[in-house]
Amino acid sequence: MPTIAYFGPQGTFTEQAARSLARGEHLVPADTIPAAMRAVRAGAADAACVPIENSVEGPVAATLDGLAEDGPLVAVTEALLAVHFSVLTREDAGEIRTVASHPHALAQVRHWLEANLPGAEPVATASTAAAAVAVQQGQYDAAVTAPVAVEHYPLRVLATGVADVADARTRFLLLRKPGTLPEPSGHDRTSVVAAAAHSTGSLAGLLTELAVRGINLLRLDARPLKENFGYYRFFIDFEGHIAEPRVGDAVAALRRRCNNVRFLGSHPRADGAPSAVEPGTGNDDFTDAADWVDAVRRGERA
Ligand SMILES: O=C(O)C(=O)C[C@]1(C(=O)O)C=C[C@@H](O)C=C1
Repeated sequence: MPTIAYFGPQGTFTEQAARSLARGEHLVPADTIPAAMRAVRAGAADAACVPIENSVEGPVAATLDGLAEDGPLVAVTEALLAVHFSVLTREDAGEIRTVASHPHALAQVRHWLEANLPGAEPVATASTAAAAVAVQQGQYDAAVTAPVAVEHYPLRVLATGVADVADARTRFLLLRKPGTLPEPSGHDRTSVVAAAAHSTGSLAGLLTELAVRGINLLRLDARPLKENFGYYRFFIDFEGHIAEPRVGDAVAALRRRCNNVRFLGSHPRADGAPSAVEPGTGNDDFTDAADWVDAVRRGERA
């Protein structure tokens, strides 16, 4: 049976996202984001579900690094989840001195913790559900978890609906080895990563290739190259699908400027927002212009 490896253990937000994206696949938890990606690269799973960005805390570094390093993986779909947390303790919990969770989760409830558990020390764990496991085992006093965690771990619910930012969301990707791409939907996201040259205007040059084709930028993140201090790779998301002439033309231009560009996927956006198209930059405009050049080359038009 086809399987999806998700960033677990059971009861993470990522499991919720994987459930919403699964089409009958068997879901298998992985302890870390790199482990979920490794499972796909090694052929132990058909797809991996991982978080990519949160509206409060920003990009998920482990996912970005995993997409740029090792064998290529391509996003085929995405999910957007509203993120509000539950705070769980043991039935016999006394004073709460430690509160454990994923660093992204702790960052999203900082004010709530200051107001409601002021003396408690925040402790980072591998995921929100890993924090619930650690509380169950007596390592920490409370865990900040996804609401579903309490269904997996018999803990007492101290609070629900906890979120410093009411409308916080996390976006998740379903990753596969490169293969058939999803069909264009009219509301797609295309993602690439490129290590722009350390020279004047190189990043501006990449972004200009999108701008001159009227392609709207959706996200720009930088991650250090690690081996070289001060050098970065850039994750660039933009509207449209690589199957579209306008987007294919832009991706080819990025490749011309930067031969280490890696394609990370073209797939429908979870928010369903249609791509904006500036006058003169529609797919028909690109096709008409290319047809005209062909005709000029054949000597049929001028
Ligand atoms: O630990 C989890 O439950 C996750 O799915 C990870 C994660 C994240 O990486 O941002 C997902 C959503 C929340 O923002 C907090 C943690």
